Amino acid sequence: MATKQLKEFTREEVAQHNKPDDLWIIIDAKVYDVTRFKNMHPGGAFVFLDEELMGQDATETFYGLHRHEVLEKPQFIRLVVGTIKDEKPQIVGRVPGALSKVPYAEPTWLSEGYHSPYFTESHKRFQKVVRKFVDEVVFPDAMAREEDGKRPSLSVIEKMAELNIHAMRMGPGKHLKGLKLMNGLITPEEFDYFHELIINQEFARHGQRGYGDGLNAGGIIGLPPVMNFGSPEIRDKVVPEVFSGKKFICLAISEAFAGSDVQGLKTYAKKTEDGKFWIVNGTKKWITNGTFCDYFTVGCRTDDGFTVILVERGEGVETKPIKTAYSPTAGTSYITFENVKVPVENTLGPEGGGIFVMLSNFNHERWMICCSAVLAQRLCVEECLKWTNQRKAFGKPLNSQAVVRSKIAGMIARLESGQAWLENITHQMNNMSYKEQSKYLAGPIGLLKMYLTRSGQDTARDAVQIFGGRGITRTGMGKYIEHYHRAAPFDAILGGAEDVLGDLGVRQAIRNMPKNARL
Ligand code: HEM
Repeated sequence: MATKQLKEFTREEVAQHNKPDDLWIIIDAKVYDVTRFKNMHPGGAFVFLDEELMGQDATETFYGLHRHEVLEKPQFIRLVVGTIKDEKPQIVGRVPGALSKVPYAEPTWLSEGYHSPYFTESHKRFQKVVRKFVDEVVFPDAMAREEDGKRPSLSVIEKMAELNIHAMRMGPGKHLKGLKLMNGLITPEEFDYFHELIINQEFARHGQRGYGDGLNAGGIIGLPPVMNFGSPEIRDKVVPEVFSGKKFICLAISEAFAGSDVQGLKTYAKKTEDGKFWIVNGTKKWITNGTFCDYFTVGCRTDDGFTVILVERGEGVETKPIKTAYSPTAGTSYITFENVKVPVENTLGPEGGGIFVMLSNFNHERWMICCSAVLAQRLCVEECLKWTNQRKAFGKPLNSQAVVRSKIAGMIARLESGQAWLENITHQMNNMSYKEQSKYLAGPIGLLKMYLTRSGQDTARDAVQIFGGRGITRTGMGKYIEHYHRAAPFDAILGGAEDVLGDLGVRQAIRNMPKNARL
């Protein structure tokens, strides 16, 4: 498409257009004719009818009230009639794939002048491609779906499948064997937990927590029991279906009656007399992706105790949406199973051994939540640094107030300590067998998650104070902060409640106390 050749004006020429029926303003060296637009302006026409604004430079005023993305919308680009002679626009919007230059907006390993003991050239190459994919494919869909409340578009799921991102989100392992990862950018053998950390963090950069969960979060926790405990027949059918984005799976454990207290669960699976089928009856609540899943990895009480069974959507399975604080894009559901007949071959792991099946994936799930929880804090810091720099109060930028700087100092310290601990744990994961990870990392991962969700909620609260009314408004300047403040408690609940996880970490430490330790 040919770009419109823009005329050049001097500031004096623009100043002639200073009347309500001939009204121009300058924003970042671009000249806008707002004569007709002022009557449609969401902030009202009145704001334009200011002697100090008509025909003048409104850059500072504009950025105190709007996000830059407003000017990137086609209906507003059309208002541009020219540029200022010998001046160039300075403000850049979101460039797909680019790194932010705002301090602390990127982890140190991606920041100019810093070093990392963990990340290699392979990780750097990988990060670039994932960021571009998220910016170009995921970000626009996240914004649109948060707006209309629909599940993530299948076109995004399919594009992720083409690059084998669904498979990579299950972590390194033999399930990657033979797959072409990111169009062959890295080999399955090369893929490690730092690559996965990159996916988890880059995929959280759109800041839409509900959409993030809608994008197969159910699969990440629902598929591992199939991969690790399903019969070869079940595995060979279900795993490729989910990796290719053709089918969806979720984990269905919690109920209105009980969550972590599996003894209190009521969903019951009873074998038919011939022993060939389970008959499943019961309900499940808060099941992420449940509204659109084809398969459900269900925790059931059985005669032998607690058993995990793979249930396929069909007769007797009903799902309905639950309205949560984040958004319907996550597909959070209430599920009823009524006399659902399931072949016994769908049992995942030993009968009565369901606890072990469930526990086996907890560390990975919690670590994954840690990755995105840190990133969410990082976005928050970037938003606060930008806002306090461009917004003026009492004639000075907000960041000239010590109380504001003190809040940001706390945010940065919490964020960077969280990222550093996360990278350390990720390094341990890369160097430990699965068994060692369970032994040495369950406690630290629990403590890290507790730390990140507590500090995340502190950061969300401080950010709302910094943004004021905008921090509690769903559109405009504070929209990411409003969303984060609303969604931060999810991380503190999903995958294990904050206090329970902190306690787990300390109990593990107590268990490992040397017998002869004394003050
Ligand atoms: C080309 C120029 C402008 C465009 C395209 C524009 C567009 C918009 C839009 C889309 C909104 C809705 C809120 C949002 O999405 O952020 C808005 C709100 C607003 N605008 Fe503008 N605007 C322009 C210039 C200005 C100027 C120069 C002023 C100030 C004198 C102004 C004052 C406001 C105010 C006070 C609001 C309400 C903000 C709020 O609710 O927090 N606008 N504008």
